[in-house]
Amino acid sequence: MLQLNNSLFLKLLRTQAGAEGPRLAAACLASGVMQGLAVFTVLQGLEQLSDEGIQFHTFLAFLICLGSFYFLFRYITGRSAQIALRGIMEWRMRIATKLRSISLLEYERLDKNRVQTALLDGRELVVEAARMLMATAANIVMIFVACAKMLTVSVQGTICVFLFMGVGLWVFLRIVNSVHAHMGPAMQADQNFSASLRDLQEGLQQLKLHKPKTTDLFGNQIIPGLNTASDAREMVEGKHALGISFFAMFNLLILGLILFLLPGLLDLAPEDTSTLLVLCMFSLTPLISLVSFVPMLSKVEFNLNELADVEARLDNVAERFEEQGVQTRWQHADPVIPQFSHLQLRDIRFDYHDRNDMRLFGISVDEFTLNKGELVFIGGGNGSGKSTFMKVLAGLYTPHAGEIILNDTRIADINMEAYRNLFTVVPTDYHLFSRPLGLHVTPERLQEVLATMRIETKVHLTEDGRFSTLDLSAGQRKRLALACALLEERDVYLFDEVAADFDPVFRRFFYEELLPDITRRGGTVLAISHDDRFFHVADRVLTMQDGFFRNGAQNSEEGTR
Ligand SMILES: Nc1ncnc2c1ncn2[C@@H]1O[C@H](COP(=O)(O)OP(=O)(O)OP(=O)(O)O)[C@@H](O)[C@H]1O
Repeated sequence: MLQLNNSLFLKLLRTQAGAEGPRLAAACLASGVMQGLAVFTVLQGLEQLSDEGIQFHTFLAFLICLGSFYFLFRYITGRSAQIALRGIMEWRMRIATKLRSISLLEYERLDKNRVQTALLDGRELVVEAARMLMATAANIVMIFVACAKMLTVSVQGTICVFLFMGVGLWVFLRIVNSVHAHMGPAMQADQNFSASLRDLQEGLQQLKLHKPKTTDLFGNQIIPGLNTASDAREMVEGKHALGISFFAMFNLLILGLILFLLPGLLDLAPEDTSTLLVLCMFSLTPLISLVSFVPMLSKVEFNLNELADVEARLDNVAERFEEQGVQTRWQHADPVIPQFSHLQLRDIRFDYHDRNDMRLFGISVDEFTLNKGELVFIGGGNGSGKSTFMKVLAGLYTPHAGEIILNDTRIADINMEAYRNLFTVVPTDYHLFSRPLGLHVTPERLQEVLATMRIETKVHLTEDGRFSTLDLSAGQRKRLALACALLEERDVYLFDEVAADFDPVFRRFFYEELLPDITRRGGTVLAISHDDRFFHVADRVLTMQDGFFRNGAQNSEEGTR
């Protein structure tokens, strides 16, 4: 059921309009009154037409009403649209800030499609609904003005018209409520269908190579999804059409009743009957805008409820040090990054849980130390917990037990941000931004590092500070990621299977020259790697198995540098 007192849309407009709200409401009222007065002057003109002819003052009054109505109507519809647009954009900005502030683990758990849809869809609808709301409100005022005039013509006739209209509205609102009840499932079905389409786009390469995959995706996901979405939408549209056609028919019916029934029933004079008819005609047309506005409001409420749900979910999982940034709707000051000397992990436990809180996998590290200038490799089978360990080490996952100690100081939630900024992490799914984000780097310095990565002929910095291209091979992308990582000039480098995409020549260069060079210049490197033929360059090699370090985290298995 559509409930206006809990309407997020109205709340959004009220909050955003602030002090301008009462002015808008007054202008809306005045606009409706002017519209009504314009109708009166038309009526007056009609009367004068059959007597002595149209008077100039009637014409002037008509023009004044018309002009006032035009300016007021333009103001309320234009401003309300701007206010709604600003409101929805600020809300999205707030959600984007909150999205940035949640922990990585919570981010990985989020339904990304839902977040994306909530953030991107429906903006135009909200703006259009704001415009429609103002137009509808002004129209309703005009209807009241017209009704007041009707009362002066015939009280009984007006009561009859009210009764007719009341019955029509009651039936119409019942239909609208059933439209609202079906709107949620219909939009949900649309979202499911969109998710299937995303599978199609993102997996197109695999689908092109494997017909059964395509058949399966279309046969069991896309086509059933489309059918469900279409069926649900057809039901909504069917109800909507029922509402609109009923109302359109009822309009005519009311006019018919006034013309054919009221004169005999109430002994109305012909001129009173025609006045009632004209007023009714002017009043019923605006009611149609109400007919199309109410289903639109249902859609808007659904969209805004999605936004509110996403925001509430993010609110529950914001990291503590981000709170200040969220409150200012933007960014708190950069943290002061400590000098790295050494760090320790003690009695660390970290577990993944499913939605029912069942433990899926976990790592357990009794003691781990990393010293400035060290080159440490971590090996181990797939799924043994290496990447998870790296994320815990970098402070991206908060351990459920144990402590992280940096330079003999325990890291708590509150200094976690400064701690994280010690690290440059190149994960397996490194995202390349379109420009070297957050790096104050000259084109010459970038070119130098690109040359070290041997991609200087492939990519360069354009005049507007962007990378000339990101259409690179997998290995080239990783080299560019590495270049960005080096330019960050952080104290500790964490590499997760960075070399997996490198050719043999660059791989040798990476292990035997680049990594030792980083440590020679005072950097510290911890690299996850399966390339055991290069393990001799490391100071220590640790092996993970089932979430533990085999032989402990302090005992090197193969490193011999
Ligand atoms: N976000 C997650 N939620 C739940 N379980 C996860 C999550 N990420 C990883 N896991 C599980 O944790 C285990 C260890 O994963 P991890 O990525 O740390 O392994 P890895 O040693 O880096 O493996 P690989 O060598 O294949 O990259 C795996 O069994 C994986 O299924």
